[in-house]
Amino acid sequence: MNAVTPSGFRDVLAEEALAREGVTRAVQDLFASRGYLPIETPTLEVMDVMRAGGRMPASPFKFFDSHDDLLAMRPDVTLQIARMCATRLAGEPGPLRFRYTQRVFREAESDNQVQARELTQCGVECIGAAGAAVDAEIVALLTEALALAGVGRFVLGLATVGVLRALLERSGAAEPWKAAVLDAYHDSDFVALDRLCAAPGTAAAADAESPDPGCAAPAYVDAIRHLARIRGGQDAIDAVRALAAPLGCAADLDEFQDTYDRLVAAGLGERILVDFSVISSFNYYTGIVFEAVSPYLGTPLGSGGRYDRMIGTYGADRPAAGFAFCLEQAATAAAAEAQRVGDARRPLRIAVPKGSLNADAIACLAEAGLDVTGLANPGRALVISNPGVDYIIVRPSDAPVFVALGAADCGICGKDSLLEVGADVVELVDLRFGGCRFVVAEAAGTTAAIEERCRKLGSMRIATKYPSITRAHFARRGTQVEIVYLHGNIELAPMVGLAERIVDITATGTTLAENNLEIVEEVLASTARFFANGCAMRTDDRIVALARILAANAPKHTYAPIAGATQPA
Ligand SMILES: Nc1ncnc2c1ncn2[C@@H]1O[C@H](COP(=O)(O)OP(=O)(O)OP(=O)(O)O)[C@@H](O)[C@H]1O
Ligand SMILES: O=P(O)(O)OC[C@H]1O[C@H](OP(=O)(O)OP(=O)(O)O)[C@H](O)[C@@H]1O
Repeated sequence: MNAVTPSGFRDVLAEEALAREGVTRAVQDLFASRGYLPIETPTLEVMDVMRAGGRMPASPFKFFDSHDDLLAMRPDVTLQIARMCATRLAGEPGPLRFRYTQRVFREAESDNQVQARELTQCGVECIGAAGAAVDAEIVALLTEALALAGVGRFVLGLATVGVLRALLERSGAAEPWKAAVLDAYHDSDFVALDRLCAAPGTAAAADAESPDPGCAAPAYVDAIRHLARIRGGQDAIDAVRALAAPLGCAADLDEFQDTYDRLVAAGLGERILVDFSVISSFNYYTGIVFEAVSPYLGTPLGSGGRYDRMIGTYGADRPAAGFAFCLEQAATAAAAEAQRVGDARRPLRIAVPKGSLNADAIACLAEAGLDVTGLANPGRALVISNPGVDYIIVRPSDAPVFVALGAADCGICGKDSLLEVGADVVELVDLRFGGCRFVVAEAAGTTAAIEERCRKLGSMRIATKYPSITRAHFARRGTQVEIVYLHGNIELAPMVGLAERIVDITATGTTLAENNLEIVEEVLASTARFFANGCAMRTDDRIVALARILAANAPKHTYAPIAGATQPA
């Protein structure tokens, strides 16, 4: 027997447990001093009850009990408190203020999920009260709690979802387009947002494969696109007002301004970054949203917001707001900060792909004014350090992992690698080189035989180096496939009977032609992207500055797929 803990779970030894105990006590004492009462929620919930509250923060562990109920280990405490307030506490007059320190559990979502699967959340919820005073109380409490947890340097990204909701509602746009915009905000995919909002006739619109806005007024579409890039202090609020007020969509901003003023008056102005791309959080928020990030950590410390309609999914509506931060994340950030306090600003870490994207990536970075000395011929060196910048040389398919986990601040790779890895990064610029298509292909003249075989067996074998992209494509089509995962020379598979079809990249079409393969259908088109870690982007202004220059230069690179290609995803 191998006596180990399950992957993602661990024992906490005495030294660390003592430190955690101290932080937990200090934080809970703080919450108690502000009138928050302790509560505890069950480890397990009925899955349908959790689902009713909206998009879940992560994939929970699930199992059936002996009553055949599908149960979930809580991935989050907020949904449970909403359920509790709508049921057992429905008759209690508000406002109700609750605090907790509880473990939450999250199933790994991919092979690269190195995050712990058991985390400790410290949080508060204030139920039955709305308005700027409560919003400011909650945000200020998070900053005080993080300070008690030893985190000195952090940024609080702050926005309100009301402006985007109003713009979408009043735009008159078609529903699929509105859903795609929310997805783009949720996924922090600025490239998709630009495509969705591109003016007809522009290069970006010509690239668009996305839903049409229908008869949406251009001014709304333009405002929706710009909103995601607005960031700063009071100037950012002013910019949002200038954008939204003429369109009648600034109603939420008065309260947001009031909240911001209260936070500035409380001395928190330096900590706050008004940033409307923070709306990427779960879709149940209805007002203010915020996220705390450390410059020393690649994943957020904690987040929160106002969710006035969530309790209504379990009973009568009640306004509510709250936050949670992760004790383990705070401890990691505090430790990293302690080691680096006093450091001059560290070099910007950029993940640069080796292989076929390498030369164009280096050319883009040089064009943006970065010192790329030594990058083209690194020998066996994997990190090239030049003044102000460290280049981390990676395989293109690994670039999203390095950036998502904070080992690099930003990077370059193909859209295909971003889709395949599914990493949580902010996609900032379509660099317009590295154009290629993903296609389904088969040996020439075999269509009828393959379809007949598929009709008999109910599924077909597909060989590919890109299992996620392939699975998603055939799931959209409703076709059952068995995937044969290969590392290269995919074209061999139909030739030697390993699979009926392949999903692979084609650029010039030479490899397909030389091996007598024919394209059956298009899966997607891809170009190289510049992308960033979300925490790095909010704490290091060099990333947005670099993205601006890369975006300005990108049109110089012409996306030139072979004939018949549809446009990049
Ligand atoms: N004809 C092409 N064949 C393969 N990749 C292409 C082609 N044209 C553009 N690309 C882009 O280049 C990337 C792959 O680069 P490269 O071939 O250097 O790496 P790889 O060895 O296939 O990838 P990895 O080492 O990460 O598995 C693809 O993800 C795609 O975005
Ligand atoms: O349309 P073309 O211009 O002929 O390019 C397509 C080929 O390029 C890629 O292979 P790669 O050289 O990356 O090797 P791999 O088969 O090992 O992935 C891809 O997998 C195709 O085989």
